[in-house]
Amino acid sequence: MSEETSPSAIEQAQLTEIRNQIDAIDQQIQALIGQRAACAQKVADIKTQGGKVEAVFYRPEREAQVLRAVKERNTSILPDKEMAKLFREIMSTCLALEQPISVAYLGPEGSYSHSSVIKQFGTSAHPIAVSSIEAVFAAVQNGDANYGIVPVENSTEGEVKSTQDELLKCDLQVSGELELAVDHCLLTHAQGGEQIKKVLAHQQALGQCRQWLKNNLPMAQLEAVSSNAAAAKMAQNDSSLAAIASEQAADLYQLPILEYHISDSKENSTRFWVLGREAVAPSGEDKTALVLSIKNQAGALLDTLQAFAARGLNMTRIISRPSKSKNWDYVFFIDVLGHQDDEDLAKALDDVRQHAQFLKVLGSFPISPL
Ligand SMILES: O=C(O)C(=O)C[C@]1(C(=O)O)C=C[C@@H](O)C=C1
Repeated sequence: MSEETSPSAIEQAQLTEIRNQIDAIDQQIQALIGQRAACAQKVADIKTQGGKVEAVFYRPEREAQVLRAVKERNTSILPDKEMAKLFREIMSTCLALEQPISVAYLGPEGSYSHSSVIKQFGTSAHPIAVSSIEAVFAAVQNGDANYGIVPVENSTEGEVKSTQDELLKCDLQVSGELELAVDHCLLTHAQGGEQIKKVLAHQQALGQCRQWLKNNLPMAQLEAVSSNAAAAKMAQNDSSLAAIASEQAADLYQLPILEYHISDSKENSTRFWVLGREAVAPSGEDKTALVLSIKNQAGALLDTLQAFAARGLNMTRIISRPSKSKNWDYVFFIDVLGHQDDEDLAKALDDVRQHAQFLKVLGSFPISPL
């Protein structure tokens, strides 16, 4: 044993005492986690009473309430977010006991979508990698996965167009939202930038690193591929290729990281939505996502927005996209704070229906405590 690591007799006695305390605490925690799991099992029994086939085990509103309470109660030296993460894991295990939950995401393994599945559902969920955003929607729609996770918007590059377009067509519910910090790295076997002929990444990631690429790899060709993790996979056996992806992808595909933090914005983050087949009950702090088209007449958009403004409802996002049914015809995607069952928002939505040509509520879901 080296000098630094060999404790004196006094230190050894102190360490033994504290470690005994830790052992006693661990015993209590373990017993309590066991009791909590037994409660979750009883909850599952209640949910399936009477042989219900379509029982809904995952309850995003309840999970949000549990995690908010954990953060509010926290007076320990652990940061609120870290404490919440521990409980996220405990609930993930309890939910798996009730029903193993599968979640489709844009793969392959190691993509940011994959990280978002783990952040939202914990490590006991079963991630199912699919090859496109459209395939995530299809997997939930046809029952191949219980839930799906799709990127909706990035803080630098704006909305993810394929997600918006699928939301317009689909028959699913948005049942959750989470934000993931996106810290891109340059993954390659090349020894230096001059050896890199081509940079591969998802279109969004190329956009998020546009300036860095221009300044640092001006001669490299840029190629958009289906995901950043797919890019990492492709760069595995060719040192003239580099991929823009996460540290996790570098680990997974055993690619060296030539540069860290290459996003143009250091605050770069992506918002993801959870897709499900069931509506989510109010959690107390919710958001509602809608898509609508307005009549082609003066003031129609203003009338629509007035329905929210008049009731003091906070709109957190509005974007327009081509309707795809007629040239120069648009739909508006709107996020507003509140749940569609809240009295104010329900009335506002009734008003909007009067002014809009078409209105689809994509879902109400808890504002993420994570
Ligand atoms: O309260 C429930 O409905 C449960 O199933 C229990 C529990 C939990 O562990 O707290 C587990 C899964 C649900 O998603 C929400 C909460």
